[in-house]
Amino acid sequence: MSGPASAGSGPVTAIGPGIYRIYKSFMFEAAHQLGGLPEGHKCGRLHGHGYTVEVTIASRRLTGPGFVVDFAELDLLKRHLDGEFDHRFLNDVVDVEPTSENLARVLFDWCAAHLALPDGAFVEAVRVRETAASWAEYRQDNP
Ligand SMILES: Nc1nc2c(c(=O)[nH]1)N=C([C@H](O)[C@H](O)COP(=O)(O)OP(=O)(O)OP(=O)(O)O)CN2
Ligand SMILES: [Zn+2]
Repeated sequence: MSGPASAGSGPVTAIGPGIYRIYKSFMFEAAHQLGGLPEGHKCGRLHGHGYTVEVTIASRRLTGPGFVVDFAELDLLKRHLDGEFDHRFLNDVVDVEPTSENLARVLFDWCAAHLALPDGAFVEAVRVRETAASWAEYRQDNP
């Protein structure tokens, strides 16, 4: 199980041989500047993106009315993104180079530490999109 607290109230309403997944996406706007690139690379210049963050929560069981977890539980991530990432210079927000890959890992770890999930549910992946055509994902199998 991931997270500091369990939202595991209510009866288990389904357990199958397969796995259930839910997805929720969030958006924020931010600037960044990437180091470690060849001289003249466009991403070494200050620029911005309209980021999309997609979270995947997985579980072998459903609880309550038939939820992996209530989508509303994931709004904690929206508040975190609004408060800490939106309209910020990402180089000042994270301790790593703010590539999509690194942002996916940072946000995965945040979700695993902060989202309250029912027993058996876990953060499986976080995907960060800089554009509709380019994205990165950090994924971890059932811990
Ligand atoms: N593996 C990664 N490659 C790149 C990343 C990254 O996070 N991971 N990031 C960048 C830059 O942030 C850049 O702004 C985005 O790159 P790119 O998609 O190539 O740029 P455009 O949106 O302008 O797309 P075009 O196809 O060139 O129009 C670079 N690489
Ligand atoms: Zn960029």
